[in-house]
Order: sequence, then C-alpha cells, then structure tokens
Amino acid sequence: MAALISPPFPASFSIVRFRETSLFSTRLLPSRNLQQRCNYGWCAVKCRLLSVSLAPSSSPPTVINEPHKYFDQAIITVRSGDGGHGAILSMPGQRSNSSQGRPEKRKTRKKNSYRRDFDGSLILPMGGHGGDVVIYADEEKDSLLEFHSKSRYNAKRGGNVDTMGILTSQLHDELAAPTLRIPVPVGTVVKRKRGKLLADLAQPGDEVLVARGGQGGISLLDLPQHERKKMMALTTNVLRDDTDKVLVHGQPGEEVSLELILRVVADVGLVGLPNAGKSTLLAAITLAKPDIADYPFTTLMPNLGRLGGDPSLGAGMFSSEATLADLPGLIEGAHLGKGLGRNFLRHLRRTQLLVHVVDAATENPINDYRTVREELRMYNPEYLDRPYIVILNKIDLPEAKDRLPSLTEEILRIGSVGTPSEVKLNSEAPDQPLSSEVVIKEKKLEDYSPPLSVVGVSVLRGIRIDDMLKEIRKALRKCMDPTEVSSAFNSPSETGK
Ligand SMILES: Nc1nc2c(ncn2[C@@H]2O[C@H](COP(=O)(O)OP(=O)(O)OP(=O)(O)O)[C@@H](O)[C@H]2O)c(=O)[nH]1
Repeated sequence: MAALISPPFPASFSIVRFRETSLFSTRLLPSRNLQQRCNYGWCAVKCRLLSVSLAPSSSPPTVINEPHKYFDQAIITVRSGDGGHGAILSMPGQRSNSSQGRPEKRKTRKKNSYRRDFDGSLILPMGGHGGDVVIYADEEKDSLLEFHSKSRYNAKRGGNVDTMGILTSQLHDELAAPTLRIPVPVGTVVKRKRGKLLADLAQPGDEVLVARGGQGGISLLDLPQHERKKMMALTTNVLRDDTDKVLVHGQPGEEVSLELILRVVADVGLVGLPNAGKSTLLAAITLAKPDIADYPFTTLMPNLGRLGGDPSLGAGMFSSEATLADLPGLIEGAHLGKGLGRNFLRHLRRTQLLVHVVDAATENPINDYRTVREELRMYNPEYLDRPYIVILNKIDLPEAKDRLPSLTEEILRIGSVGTPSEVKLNSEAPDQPLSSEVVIKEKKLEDYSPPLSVVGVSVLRGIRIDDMLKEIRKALRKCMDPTEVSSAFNSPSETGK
C-alpha cells in the first residue's frame, strides 16, 4: 500500500475529489460488492488514485494489482469474552459487606425464597459465560477482503452477579454473552496462524468454534464461623478463607490469531491466458456478470457462475448442474508468482473438471495452450490428471476459423501417447559425472491424457455455444463416474472440426 501512495502520487492528491463516475473503472475492481470494497480506507485511496490516472484516454489503465492478492487470504485475531464475576453473598438477614457503614434498607426475606436444587441444596448465581467466537460459511460472502480493514474481533464478556450482597430469589445466573458469529465465504479454510487446520468450511452453514468464552465465576456465601458447618451441609459454596475468593472471578476468554484461506468451491475451473475469453464464456452460459474488457487481467478474483441442469435430459440427468469459476488469466511463470497466477492456482483444487479456454485467433494458440498446461503442471502436476476439455474461442474471426481443424488435431495429438519419459537428473550439478545421477520419471505434457473434447466456439457471437454446453455437461457426468473418464480419455471427441 505504501508504494501506491508514495512517490508516484501526485502532490495534488489531497484535493482530488473521489468521483464514483465512469472515471472510476469497474473493470479494475469487480463490480460485485464494489461499494462494499470502497468502504475501506485503503480502497478509497486506490479509487482516488484511479480517478487521477484514468483521464479519458483510449489506452488501458495501469492495473493496480493490489486487492486481488488479498481477496482469498487474511489473518485475523479473535478474542472470546471473559466470564462474568460471581459475588460473595451474605445470608438474608445478615448485613452485607458492601452495605457496611451505610444505612441499610433491610427487607424481611422468607427462608423459603432461596433457590434450591432438587436435593435441597442452595443454588447460588454464577457470572455469565463469556461470548464464544464462531466462524461460519455464508453464501452471501464472496471474498475475504473485508478482513483487511477489520482484523480484530472481540466477543462480549458475561454479566457479573449483582454485588448487592444479599441472596434472594431474584438473583439468578447472570446473562451469558451472545456468541460472536463471523461470516466468511463458503470454501474458507480456517487455520491457527502458522498452526493446525481447524476447519474447512466447504458447505454453506458449516461452522467452527474458534475461541471459547471464559466460564463465569461462582458465588460464595460469606457466613459467620458458627453458621458455616450447618450451611456447608446445604451448599459447598461457603467462603472458608481468602483463597476461595479466586473462584469468584470469571475466567478470561482466549485470544487466537487465525489464518483464513479461501479456496473457491466450483465444479468447473475455466483456465487460460489473459484475454482468452473466459469471462465472456462464463457470462454466456450462466447468469454471472463478470467484468469483461479487451485488456489482460480484467478479472482480479474468481467469478462464479451457476450452470443450470439440462432439462432435455430428463429428471434423472438434471444433476448436471454445476458451479463454474472463471479464474484470472495465467501467464508464463505464474507458478512462480508472476502476473496474478499463483494466487489463483490454488482455487483449482476443488474443481472436478478443467475447461481450457484458448484464443484461437492469436499468433500461436498451441503455444498459449501449452503455456497454461505447463504452468498447471509446475504448480501441481495433479491438475493435469484432472479431466479437461479445450474450448477454441473466437472462431468468428477468420484467422481462427480457418485453422480450427489443424488446431484441434494438434491439441489432441499432445498427450495421446501416455508413457512417462525417463529423464536423467543430476542431483548435484548438471556437469557432474553419471555416478551421482538419480534416474527419475518426470511426465511431460505429452505424457498426460488428451482432452475429453475440443470445441470451436465464439462465446461472444454465440456460435456453437450449445455444442460447448453439451460437451461440458457430458464431461461433468463423466467426472462423476471415474470409470467413464478413463475410457473417455482414450476416445476424445473432436467437435472442433
Ligand atoms: N471476436 C471475439 N472476441 C471475443 C470472444 N470472446 C471474448 N472476446 C473478447 O476478448 C476480450 C477478452 O475477453 P474476456 O472474457 O475478458 O477474457 P478473459 O480470458 O476473461 O481475460 P482475463 O480477465 O484477463 O483473464 C474481450 O474484449 C471480449 O469481448 C469471441 O468469441 N470473439
């Protein structure tokens, strides 16, 4: 953040007014929750910066790639409430300690006004339980950004027992503080900071108790020595010496630092280089309204869309309904943290099916496709074992349409063989003699299975969208039946021709 507001910042910054007009490009920040995001101090600064730098011009604005880095992780500190204090009470009819020296309004109380348990023992009031802290998955939330502006959460303390000093039937257990419930997006993993995993809140409504409120202190009866023996038969809460007073204090709540990590929950992950058309695809087949623009990195955080079931398949097949995630463009080196890449690769973890979106009108679409596959492999080779289909997009453009058959053929050719090649790797240095070599098997792109299908479409012009949908649904059904996937890998369909 410091970098944003230091040297490049114009001196006139303080008098530049923040305008929420077209100058403020919703393309830089996703439109959903835009207002919410701009409520944060740091975001307001960014908005101002944008309004300065986005003077009307045809060139795309410089991307300030700060917020995306944090939408899916946050560190917060929570503290549960302390327990309320109990009190040292006097028996009715006795002068309370607290009222000593003051004129006492003595009320006559009946002996049977004590609250008693079923066995006749006295029930003395307790300090209220401190508020617990619970984190729960809420469908309304879609990012962890808000935790960067507020990272501390304290539950309330339990109520104290009234210290009037006289036990009456009106005294009851003091109120427990309410549980502090913190909503997070579905798919959030909750961990202790640099510690163990506490919960994976993968379903709406999942919750985890992260800090337990302190227990309330107990109350004790303060009695003259000669009455103690008799009363101890009725209740153990009789003050015997000064050390007993410790029990009267409520227990402190606990404070914990937590790491929240969001892993998007989606069945299908859309991957591809920036500008390939992933957001346009998502908007074409779901009700999602992602930000679309003709410059890279429009998408700064995953957009989710719900793909409805296919009614034409009948009730039994209606389960082909799925959630799609448009993941921001990968670039070469993304696995090393270049571009926006690495932050988003983890969001593929929960997906069942990958949809590679390739801009078929670029100079070298096959190279683009290989770049993305390679990045996935470098980040996590397991991603390449996942079923996938390839969408060759922008076939409305002549340069894409003409080479569609050859591109389809080439993509299917990558990965049709399937035997891992043996690679000799030197464990110390490349020019060391063979004696120190270890032979390991490393899979190359060609060694992984080919796509389940390759489809040529234009998501912008709506060309062959139905074919693409059919393939996505078919692949999803196969994902649910793993035996079908392996057989399907051997006979991919070529709907691109
Ligand atoms: N001609 C043509 N243009 C398309 C098609 N699909 C998308 N585009 C354009 O390609 C540009 C990029 O589209 P996006 O959907 O934002 O691309 P993206 O892959 O989501 O980009 P990132 O957000 O950077 O990852 C936009 O200008 C779209 O209008 C298509 O089928 N044909």
